[in-house]
Amino acid sequence: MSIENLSLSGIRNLQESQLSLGAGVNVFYGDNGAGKTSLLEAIHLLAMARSFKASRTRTVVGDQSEELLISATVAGVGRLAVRRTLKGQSQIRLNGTSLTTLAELVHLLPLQLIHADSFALLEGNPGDRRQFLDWGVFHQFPSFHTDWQKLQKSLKNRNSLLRSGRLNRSELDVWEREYLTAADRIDDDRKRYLEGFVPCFHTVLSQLIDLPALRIHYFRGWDKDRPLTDVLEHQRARDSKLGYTQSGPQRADMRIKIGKVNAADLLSRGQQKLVVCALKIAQSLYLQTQQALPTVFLIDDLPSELDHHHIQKLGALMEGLQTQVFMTCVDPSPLKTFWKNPDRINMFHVEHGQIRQATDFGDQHE
Ligand SMILES: Nc1ncnc2c1ncn2[C@@H]1O[C@H](COP(=O)(O)OP(=O)(O)OP(=O)(O)O)[C@@H](O)[C@H]1O
Repeated sequence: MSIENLSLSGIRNLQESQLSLGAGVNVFYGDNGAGKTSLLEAIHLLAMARSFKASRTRTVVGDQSEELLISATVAGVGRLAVRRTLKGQSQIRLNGTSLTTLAELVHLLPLQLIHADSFALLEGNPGDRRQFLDWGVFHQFPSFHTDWQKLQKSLKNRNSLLRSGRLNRSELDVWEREYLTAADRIDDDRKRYLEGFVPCFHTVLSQLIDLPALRIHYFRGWDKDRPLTDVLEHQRARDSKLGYTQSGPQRADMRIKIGKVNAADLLSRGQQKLVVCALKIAQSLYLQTQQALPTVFLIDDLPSELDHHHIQKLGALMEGLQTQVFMTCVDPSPLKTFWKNPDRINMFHVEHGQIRQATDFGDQHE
């Protein structure tokens, strides 16, 4: 599965463009502020209907435009198009038919993003790690999304009953039963996913960096020795005071540690970047082996903070994935040896919002 051609208009500073993309690696290089990250944002919008950079997707709409339009032919999928107006209205179409749920879109084009904020996976809050974990679980188990929606609904209803102060026991029981069923299913899916994913991660990690003591510890979101039903019973009075449910899969975490210490507190920035890359590559590799689904990679400014030796190792790993990659950088020369097979590289020079195909690392094609 790869994006074969891409049409863009109304994206930040980017000029209207039609790009013919390679199934291997596509490198976008250029000066600061040229528009490289905006191009990755456009692909992210196409696959996820939201930006990874802007908290409000409407800021991605260019200053001079009323709306943005991104469309692409995706091999094995069809013609995908996303339209978004300044007022926030959006439309996603596959072969001319509107998609009604985001889950439908996300299933079509699995996407992994590696950029500056990806460090949050190691040093940030549990929500970032849950999001990472659930990406894999979502693609692996078709029922996960429905269970997650049931959990959210029952949690919302339980919380608002607890907050109201008028404890209607029979109504609470209904939502708690639904919450407990969804919670156990989600926990079960996450555990089953990690059983397969973790060995794959260690294999990938060992090919990138020598960190034999690094471990992933799964915390399910409540006491490992007590069923959630007991925990809810025990915490109900306190939950009621707080106005939210303290325990459950919405509090799960996937802690990454070396011995008893958080890996983020021990590792250098470059080492953290390599661990994050290993996590994301392993997740894609695992998806490919389990579901035969390739992942599209968006990598913003990979060469920064990585030495030549590790860039080469990363290249070898990504080459093994046989996946489509979009990379940005200011100076493309460190990527010269990224791929063993140079036929798989397409270079694009981005200058003042204009994207042009280039023939080589730095030689612009006129
Ligand atoms: N809504 C918008 N309309 C027009 N231009 C915008 C809009 N939002 C941001 N810009 C401008 O678009 C330019 C491109 O930003 P982008 O983040 O894509 O650059 P970049 O090439 O990735 O740079 P860097 O190497 O510094 O990360 C910036 O100059 C930014 O000020």
